[in-house]
Amino acid sequence: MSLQDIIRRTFAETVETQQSAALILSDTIEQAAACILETFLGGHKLLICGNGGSAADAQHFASELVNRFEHERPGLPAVALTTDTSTLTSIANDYAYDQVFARQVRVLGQSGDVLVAISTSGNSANVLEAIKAARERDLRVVAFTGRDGGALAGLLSDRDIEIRAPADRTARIQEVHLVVIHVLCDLIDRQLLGIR
Ligand SMILES: O=C(CO)[C@@H](O)[C@H](O)[C@H](O)[C@H](O)COP(=O)(O)O
Ligand SMILES: [Zn+2]
Repeated sequence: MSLQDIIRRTFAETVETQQSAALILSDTIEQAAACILETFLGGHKLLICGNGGSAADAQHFASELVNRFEHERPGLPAVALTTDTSTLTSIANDYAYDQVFARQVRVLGQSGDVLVAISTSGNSANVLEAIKAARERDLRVVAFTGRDGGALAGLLSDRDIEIRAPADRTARIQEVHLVVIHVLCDLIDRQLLGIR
């Protein structure tokens, strides 16, 4: 296969994945937007975690909420648990890497908050531990996953929401996650500001 073929095939695969995500995930995305909106209107916050590209997604999502998305509005409380290198390295060094998010969830999380857990495999130990900590602290979970949902899917309760990208390749899953993040920001803004 030529390099040009690979480029075209990647775009084609992305379009196909996004189209099937639109069909499969639209109801779940609407539920997730309602859950997050209710969280903010109740005076609660989002804690967001993930590794690698999903850490970048966590920060991207938090910045669009704390700062703004496409419209002027008051900032919305969201914290990416991926950014404080002193906290992350000390927890990993003194305890274990799988505790880097869980410890922050136990300290920062309060009943009524939501943990947004992002993992393409659904098998990252530190994300799974964060979900267990969220359960202890009475936080709901909005999970972004892919493939078969991994071990993460088995940890969720009826109160939680799983947005599972219909793809197997990590890159395609991450691309769906990013579109979902932007759609959630748009839905939240529209409902908060009364835009149709
Ligand atoms: O962005 C990518 C691959 O596209 C990588 O950085 C990827 O996020 C990392 O390998 C993560 O550690 C994968 O974790 P997860 O999505 O399986 O939880
Ligand atoms: Zn990536």
